[in-house]
Amino acid sequence: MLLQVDGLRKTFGRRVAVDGIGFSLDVGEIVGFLGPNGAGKTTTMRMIAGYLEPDEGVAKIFNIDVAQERRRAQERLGYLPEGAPLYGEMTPWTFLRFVAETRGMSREAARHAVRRAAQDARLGETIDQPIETLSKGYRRRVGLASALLHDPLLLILDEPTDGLDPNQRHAVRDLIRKLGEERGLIISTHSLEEVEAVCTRAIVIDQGRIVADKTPEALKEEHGSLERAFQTLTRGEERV
Ligand SMILES: Nc1ncnc2c1ncn2[C@@H]1O[C@H](COP(=O)(O)OP(=O)(O)OP(=O)(O)O)[C@@H](O)[C@H]1O
Repeated sequence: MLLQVDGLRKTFGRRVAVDGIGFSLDVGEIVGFLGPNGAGKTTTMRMIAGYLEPDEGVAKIFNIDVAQERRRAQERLGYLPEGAPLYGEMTPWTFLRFVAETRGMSREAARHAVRRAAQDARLGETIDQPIETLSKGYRRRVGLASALLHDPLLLILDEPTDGLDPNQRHAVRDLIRKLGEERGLIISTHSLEEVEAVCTRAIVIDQGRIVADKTPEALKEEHGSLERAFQTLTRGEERV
C-alpha cells in the first residue's frame, strides 16, 4: 500500500478542522479531494505530507509513519502546496538546482534530477527564462517539477489548476493524468469537471469528515450528477 491514513484529527483552538479521516491509496490511483471551503482538505494534505502534526491518527507512506519518521517519509512524497512560493528572478533551471541541492543532492545528482523533473513537468524552452516572466500555467509546472525532483511515488497537489486559464488547465490536467499512471496522486480541487476528467476516485470531505469515497461514476449514478452529489453530501454552510 502506497499510503494508509487512519483516524487523522486536527483542531485549531476550538475548531475541529479534521475529524477522523481515514483512507488508503495505491499506485495508479488519482484521488480528488472535494469539499466546500474550510472542509479540511488542505489540513489533511499537510498532515499527510508531514508539514503539520496530527493531534490523533497516523499517515503511513509505504508503512513509514509520517509523524515519527518525517524525513524518510518525505523522501517518498512530493507536495505542492497551494500558491507554492517561487523565486521570481531565478530561472526554473537555477531554482530547481537550488531546491535539489537544499534536499542534499550532489551537483551531479541535482543536474540529473532537474533535467528529468523538467521533462516530466514539460517545462520545455522556459527552463532558462526568469520565473517572473512565465505564465501562471508554466509557473505551476515549475512548482510541479520541484515536487517531482526526487521522483516520488506519492504526489500531493493542493489545487494544482486553480487560477489557470482553460487551455493551461487542460495542459496541467493532461500532465496529472500522465503522472498518475505510475504514481499515486491526491489532488484537491473545487472543480467537479476536473474530478470527472482526471480522478479515478473522489473523496468528498465535509466539516473535517469523509462523507463519500467512490469513483466519480458511482457518485454520478447515485446522485444524478457530481454537482447534485456535492450539494447533497456537503452542508454548504460557509466556514471561516
Ligand atoms: N493554521 C490554522 N489556524 C487556525 N485555523 C486553521 C488553520 N489552518 C486551517 N484552519 C481552519 O481549519 C479549517 C479547515 O481549513 P482547510 O484549509 O483545511 O480547509 P480546505 O478544505 O482546504 O478549504 P479551502 O477549500 O478553502 O482551501 C478551516 O475552518 C480553517 O479556518
